[in-house]
Amino acid sequence: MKLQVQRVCVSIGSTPILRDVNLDIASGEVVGLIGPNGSGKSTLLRTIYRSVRPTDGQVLLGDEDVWSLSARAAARRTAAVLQNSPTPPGLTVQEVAALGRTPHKGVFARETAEDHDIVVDALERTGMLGHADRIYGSLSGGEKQRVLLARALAQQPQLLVLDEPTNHLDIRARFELLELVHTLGVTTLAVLHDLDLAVRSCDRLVVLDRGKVVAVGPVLDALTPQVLSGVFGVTAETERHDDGVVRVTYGARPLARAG
Ligand SMILES: Nc1ncnc2c1ncn2[C@@H]1O[C@H](COP(=O)(O)OP(=O)(O)OP(=O)(O)O)[C@@H](O)[C@H]1O
Repeated sequence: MKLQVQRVCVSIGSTPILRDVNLDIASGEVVGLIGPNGSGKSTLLRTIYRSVRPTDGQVLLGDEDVWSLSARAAARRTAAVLQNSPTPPGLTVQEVAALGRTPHKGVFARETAEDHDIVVDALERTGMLGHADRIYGSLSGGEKQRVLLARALAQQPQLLVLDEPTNHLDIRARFELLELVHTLGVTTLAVLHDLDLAVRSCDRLVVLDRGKVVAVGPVLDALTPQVLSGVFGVTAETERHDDGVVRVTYGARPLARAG
């Protein structure tokens, strides 16, 4: 399902955090959201998964304004995988993944055979089925991250919102996770700090700087040397190599900070 962010502004007190953000994501597209610390990436995601209401503008999923939906209707459509997502203590991996079914059936409804199959499939796809009976709290950071993705898959969302989903993952697991996301065919917006991963794994990139979109497009168009120096303060180039993979090559040291 397509996502349209239209002229979204967020201010906290008198401080503008997002300024007139516009963004279109086509159905099934995987778009990376990148930008320096504090540029507003998480805040933009929050306006999409209904945690921070825009001061102005709107967020449309399909033709519906997500802020006009009930919280439950919105949860049936959008799944978010966040840093430090709170989970009830003492649950097993399978029970955490099964929480993804809640928006479809209510908190006290029994799990159907179909729900069970969906949860098992989600755990299998994320490589966590073998840990189904483990206590979630006992897992490593990377394993927890996979279970949170399994919970999101079990939600069968139309939009997937990921905030630094690869933070705890080793290098191979990072690529595998983004590959998995691609196979889902679900419209996805992912905050990524790892630019190498972003250029290899995303259909398009959106670059935020101080609350504004400063570049958007296919990775080589969005992440130019000018953007890399102006926004991230590094000398770097992006190039598609003979093997078809886009890589970022960094200069020896960061540029001096402006101001
Ligand atoms: N509740 C809040 N109160 C005050 N300021 C806030 C609040 N939430 C966010 N901010 C500020 O808004 C700006 C954008 O924050 P946000 O978390 O969206 O940035 P980010 O790009 O996700 O950063 P990072 O890469 O460091 O995670 C930051 O300066 C942050 O301090």
